Amino acid sequence: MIISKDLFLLGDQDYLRLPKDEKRTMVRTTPPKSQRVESALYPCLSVEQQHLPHRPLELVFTNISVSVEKRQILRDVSGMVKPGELLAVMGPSGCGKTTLLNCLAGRIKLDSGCIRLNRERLNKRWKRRICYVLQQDIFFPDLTLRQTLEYTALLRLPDSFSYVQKMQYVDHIIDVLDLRNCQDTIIGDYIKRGLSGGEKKRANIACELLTNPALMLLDEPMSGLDSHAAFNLMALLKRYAEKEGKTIVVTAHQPSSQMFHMFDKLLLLCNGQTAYFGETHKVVDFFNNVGLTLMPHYNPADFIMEQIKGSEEVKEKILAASQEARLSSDYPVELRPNYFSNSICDKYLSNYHTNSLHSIGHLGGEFHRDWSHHFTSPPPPPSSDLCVAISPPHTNENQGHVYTTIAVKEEENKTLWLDDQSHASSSVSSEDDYGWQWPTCFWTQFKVLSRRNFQEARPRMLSTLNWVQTIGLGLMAGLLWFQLPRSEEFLHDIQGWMFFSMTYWMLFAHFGALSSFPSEREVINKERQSGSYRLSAYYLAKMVGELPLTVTLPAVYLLISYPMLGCHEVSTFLTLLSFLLLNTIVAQSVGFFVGACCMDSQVSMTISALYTLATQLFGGYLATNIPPWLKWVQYLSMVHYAYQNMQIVEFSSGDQISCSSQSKFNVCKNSTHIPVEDILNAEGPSLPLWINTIILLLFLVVFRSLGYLVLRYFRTPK
Ligand SMILES: Nc1ncnc2c1ncn2[C@@H]1O[C@H](COP(=O)(O)OP(=O)(O)OP(=O)(O)O)[C@@H](O)[C@H]1O
Repeated sequence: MIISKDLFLLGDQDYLRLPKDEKRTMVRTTPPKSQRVESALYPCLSVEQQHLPHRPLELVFTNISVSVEKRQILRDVSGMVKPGELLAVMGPSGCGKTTLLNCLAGRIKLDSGCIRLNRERLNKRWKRRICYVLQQDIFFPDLTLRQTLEYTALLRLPDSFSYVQKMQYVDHIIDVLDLRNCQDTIIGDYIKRGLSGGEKKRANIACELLTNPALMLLDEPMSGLDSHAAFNLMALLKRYAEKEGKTIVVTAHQPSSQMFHMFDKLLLLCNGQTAYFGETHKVVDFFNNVGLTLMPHYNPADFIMEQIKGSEEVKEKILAASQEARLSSDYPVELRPNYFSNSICDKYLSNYHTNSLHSIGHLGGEFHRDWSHHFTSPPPPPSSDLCVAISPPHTNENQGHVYTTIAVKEEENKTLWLDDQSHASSSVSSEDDYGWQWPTCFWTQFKVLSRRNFQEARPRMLSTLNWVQTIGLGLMAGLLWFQLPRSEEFLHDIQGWMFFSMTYWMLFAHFGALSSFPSEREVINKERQSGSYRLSAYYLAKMVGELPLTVTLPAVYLLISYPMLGCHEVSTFLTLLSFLLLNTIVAQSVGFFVGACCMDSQVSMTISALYTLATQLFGGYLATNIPPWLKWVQYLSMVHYAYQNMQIVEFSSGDQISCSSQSKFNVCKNSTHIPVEDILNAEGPSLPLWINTIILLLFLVVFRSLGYLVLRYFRTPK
């Protein structure tokens, strides 16, 4: 069967499963070869729609050393991987594989060394474009796999794609990673069962593949997979790298022999040092030269791992041989000292950028047109190999000749990865070729994140247990304070109901926000690191998305308990409800702020317990004779303001509170009823309703803003 080469990621079976019309569309829209590189992952869309602005990337890291807490984890590690290649980082547990990947993703500060992508030093902009599949699978546990992928697509695919197209991407990736059977299963966690370990791993990769990244770093992608699934996954990554010109780095523990031969390059680590770097197929010869011979029919991966875990003497021999290999002619020129500061190379490149348009124009417009169809920056300069190989006197004539040679080569091969040097000396290239900083606009991010927040938080905030708790408590409070007469004897009970209602919902919201934040922070950090959205969009969406959920249960509680208490007017009920809800939202903001500040949950719990208990003590109900030197604390108590407002509302409407025969209120000497001011003053100085309301709103704004600032400036994901 002949299938369009564009469909390389769809195996024959996948292709056959597609509807007839779609197959035809794919054949019809088969783009020219030079354009296929970006489009093959997304066969359902036209070339223009398929284009994601990702360039092939060459990754070069040299002499990386890293220490953590004064312990050296990596020492002088170098390596490189070109577009279309798969680099495997192997080594025993604890040798520094994950640390190296963290370095390559720009998440760890280096003691020394350099990481370059297309010759440009790794910077913040690049960091956002690297796709890093972590060893841990970090997701919202209550979302299904499909929901997770859909939200990822909606957030990370550009606005130029329609909703339908984004969903087509999701469908396709689900098929490619064979996740259709479990697409409606929740991700789950250690409490709720959901996806299996292998499915989670594939889900993790699927989220990253959606964005069609140029560079993928995968930490232990095969862990938790059976050998068949691991092989399939590796085969997929290999095809992805080869056909799409992607650059892939994976860490692996014990690959099968078949998988091992899929790796183009191998970096073997031993105690944080390079034990081998080079072509995978040459590693056996390398070990042979050290005097360690592979037995016939033995898995080379097992063999080298056994050697590397062997005696100290063997390790020393391997490390010494690896050092020696750096001097051999086989060793990549890019990894040699001073390669990137090579004056010949830099001069060549800067001249290239000055003259590129002219030169390409001179060569004919076909290639340039093809290339600029994909990228807005100038067409690619020569590969790094060529750059070093060329050492002619640098006259303009010679350069003109060089460009001709390269461009002709380019025309023949039509591979896009040769743009590697376009970032090196051009001040415009990397800014211009990705016109956007965020994949989607603020409004899209806000809409999608609000919906996701709502969907993610609903099972947690409106769980069956929470409903039972709310209804049970509403009934209990209603029965306890059932139809209280409005007289001085029962004044304390009415106030008790108000105070209890306020403090209960304050605690509920505060600790709810506090407990949910640590797990959410992980996901947010992961997404922020990949540059999925603005923090401001997330923050605003969190407030808006969770608002209906935050107010539902307190409203239900009041709806049950207040009529039982003796509701007199609907307007009073609604005003009481608004203050109860305002207090609840303020408490949630404080909880969120404390959660954002404290990384340690024990610390955040202690701070929260202190704050909420102090808030209750100084709220005005439990203690009325506060020592003058401590009075200022009550102004920090949000319950104090909300409780006062509830009293103002409740005692200003309906029947006034009647005096008892032995009243403690002076006003009762001349009157039969107690005005609301006297009730409030009996508990200490009070403020008018509008001032209390403004102060509560200020609490809300201040704590929400502080929470944002903490996340923005102090809890920036590294
Ligand atoms: N933040 C840290 N603080 C202290 N030690 C650390 C830290 N990060 C890593 N290490 C140590 O550095 C060494 C390398 O860790 P790393 O996670 O990179 O190993 P690895 O090769 O990926 O291991 P594995 O294959 O088991 O995942 C380990 O000994 C680990 O204990």
